[in-house]
Amino acid sequence: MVQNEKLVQFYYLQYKECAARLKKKNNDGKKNYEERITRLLHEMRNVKTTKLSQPHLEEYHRQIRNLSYYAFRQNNQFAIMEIRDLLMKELVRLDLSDMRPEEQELITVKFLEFLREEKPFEICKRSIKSLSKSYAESGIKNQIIDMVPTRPEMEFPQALEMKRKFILHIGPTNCGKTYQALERLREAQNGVYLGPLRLLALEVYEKMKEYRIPCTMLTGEERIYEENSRIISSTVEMLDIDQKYDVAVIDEAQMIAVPDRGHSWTRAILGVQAPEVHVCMSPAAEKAVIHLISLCGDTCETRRYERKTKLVCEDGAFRFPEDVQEGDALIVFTKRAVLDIAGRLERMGVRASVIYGSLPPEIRRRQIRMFSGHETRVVVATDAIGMGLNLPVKRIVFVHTSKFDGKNTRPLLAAEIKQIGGRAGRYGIYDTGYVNAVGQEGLDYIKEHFDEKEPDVSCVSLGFPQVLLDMDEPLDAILKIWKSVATEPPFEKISIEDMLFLYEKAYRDRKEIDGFEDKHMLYRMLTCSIDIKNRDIVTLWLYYCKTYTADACLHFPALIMCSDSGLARYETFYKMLDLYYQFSVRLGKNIDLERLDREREKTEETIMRYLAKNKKEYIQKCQYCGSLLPLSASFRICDKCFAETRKSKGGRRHLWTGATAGG
Ligand SMILES: Nc1ncnc2c1ncn2[C@@H]1O[C@H](COP(=O)(O)OP(=O)(O)OP(=O)(O)O)[C@@H](O)[C@H]1O
Repeated sequence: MVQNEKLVQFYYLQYKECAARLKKKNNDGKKNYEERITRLLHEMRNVKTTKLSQPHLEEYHRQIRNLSYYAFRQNNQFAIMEIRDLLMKELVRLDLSDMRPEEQELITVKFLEFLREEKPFEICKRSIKSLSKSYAESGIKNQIIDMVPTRPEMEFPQALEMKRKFILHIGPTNCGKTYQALERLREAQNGVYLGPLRLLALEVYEKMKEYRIPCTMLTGEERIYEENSRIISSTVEMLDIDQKYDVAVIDEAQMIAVPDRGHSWTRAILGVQAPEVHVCMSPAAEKAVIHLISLCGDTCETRRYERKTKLVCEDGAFRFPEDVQEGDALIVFTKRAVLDIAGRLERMGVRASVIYGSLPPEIRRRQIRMFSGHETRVVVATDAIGMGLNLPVKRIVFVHTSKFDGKNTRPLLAAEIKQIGGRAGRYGIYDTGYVNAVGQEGLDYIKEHFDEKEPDVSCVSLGFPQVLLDMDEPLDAILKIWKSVATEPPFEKISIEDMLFLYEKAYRDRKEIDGFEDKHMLYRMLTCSIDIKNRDIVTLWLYYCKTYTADACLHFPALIMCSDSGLARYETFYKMLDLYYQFSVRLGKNIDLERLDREREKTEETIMRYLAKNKKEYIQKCQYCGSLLPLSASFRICDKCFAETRKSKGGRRHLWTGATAGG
C-alpha cells in the first residue's frame, strides 16, 4: 500500500482540480462555508468508525467537494490549508478504517494512476473502498478479455481445423426433416444424434435398435450403454467435443437462442468434430446457423421441406367440453391446468393422457403410447408437447393463449403457435391437421398469428468459457464480470441466475464443502441441471455438495426427504433420483445403478397409478363452497364467494362460519 501522506496528497490534488472544473454554482452554499469546514472537521474527528456506513462516508466526500469549491474559487488560503492539512487527513483515516488490511493492499501507485486516468475526481464522490472494488473488477475484466478468444469459434480449434460440410434441413414442424437426417445417420459407422429432450434421445435410440444398429443412449440422467455402438443418441448438452464422428445430427437448432440452454446448440455447431453435420431447424434459425457456419469457414448445403400434411385453423371457436373429439390435444401452460382438464374429462368418461414438464420421460412415453394405442382418447399437455415429439394428434386446441414465461404472463409468440400447432396432423395417419382455441377471443388471436412469418432468430446464445475457471478470483465474481463484458451481435451470453443462486447456497456453507476453493469442482456442482424452484431438490443438492467426499457412493435419496404429498411427492422423488445419478457422474462417484433402476421403476409405477386413478381429485374447485371453477380460472375461489367476501364490511368475513373477523 502507498504511504498515508501520498494518499492524502492524491486526495487533495483531486479535490483541487475538481473544484476548478465544477460548473459555476449559485451562491447559496457559499454562506458560512468556513464555519461549515470547522464543524465538519469536528464531526469527522468524533464519529465512531464502527458506526460509519458507506453512504455516510461518501456523504463526507461530497460535502468536502462542495466546501473545496468555494475555498478554491475564492482562493481562501486559510480554508484551503484547513482542507489540505486537516480535512483530507481525516477523510483518508475514515476511508481506511472501513477497509480490511488485505483490501488496503490494493491501494498501490498503479491504482492511484488508474483513478487519475480512468476515474478522475471520482474520489470526490466515492470512498476509496468502493473505487478499489471497481479497480479489482476492471482487473478481472481485463484478464477475462485476455483469456477468452474474441471470436467464439476460436474456442473449438479442433473443429476449426476440420473441413466440415453442413447439411441444413429446414422446414416447419412435421415436414420430415429429422426423419431425413436420421436416415443418413443410420448409415454412419460412428455417428451422434444431439436433441433437446431425454425423450427424443430415447426415441432415436429405439429407432436405431429397430434397425438393429448398436446404439448407446446418453443423457445427463441416464445411460444405456451398448458395446461396439455405432451411434450415440444423446441430449445436446452431452456432446463430447474431443470425440470424432463421421456424421452428426443436431436437432431443433432454432433453440440456439434460448437463454439458459441455447449455448449447447452453439457449442455443438461450432465444436462438433464431424466432417458431415446435419442440422434440423425451423426457417427462423436459418440465418443465425449459417452465420455460425461461415465463422468456422465450413461449407453448407440447404434442403428445404414442406409440411407433409395440411394444417388448417378451424372457423368456429372450440367449446369445452362439448367439442372434445378423439385425437384432440388440449394445450395449457401449467401442470395444475393439465390435471384439472384431464380430471374434468375423466369425470365425463373421456380418458386422457397427460404430458407436462415435471413428468419423468418414461411416464411421458407411456402416456404417449396410451394415446397412440387408443387407450386414451385425448391428450392434455403443456408446451412440453411442442418439441419434436411425434404424437398421432388430429387437432391441437389452445385452451390458453398466453403463458407465464418465468417473469411475466404474455401472449403466445407466433413461433410457439407454429411449433405447438404444427403437432396436429401426423404424417401417415392424417391428411390434415387442425388447430383451434377455446373461446372466440382465443381463436381470433391464434388466427391472427397462425400465418404470420416467424421472426428470424435474432440472437445466438454463448456459454461460459471454462478456461476462466483457472483465474485466481472467486467464481461468482468471474461469472458476473464475464456476463458484464459486452459481446458482438448476434451473440448473447447465457443467463447465469440459476448458477448464482446455487453459488449463494454453497457459499453460505462453504466451510463444509470439500473443494469449494477448486473452481472446476465447484463449477461442476453449480451446473447440475436441477429444478431450483423445488426446495427439496435444492436441499438434496446442497447435502451432496457437503457430503460427496464422505463415501465411495453418494447417499441414496429417500422418499421421506420429499415434503410434498400425493403425485407431486413422487415427481419430486424422481427428480431426486435423477440428481443422484447426475451428481455422481459429474463428481466421479460410484452409483448403485441396480437400486436406482429399481427405485425409478417403482416410482414410475406409482406415478402411473396416480395418473390412472386419481385425476378427478385435481379438478379445480372453489376453496369455499366446493363448486366447479370455470376452465381458465386464475383464482381458487368462485365469483360468488369472492363477491361474498367483498360484501362484508368492517372486517373479513369467514364464509364457513358466517362470522366476521374482529366482531
Ligand atoms: N419420408 C418419410 N417416410 C416415412 N415417414 C416419414 C417420412 N418423413 C417423415 N416421416 C414421419 O413423419 C413424422 C414427422 O417427421 P419428423 O419428426 O422428421 O418431422 P420434423 O420436421 O423433424 O418435425 P419437428 O420439427 O416437429 O421434429 C415422424 O413420425 C416421421 O417418422
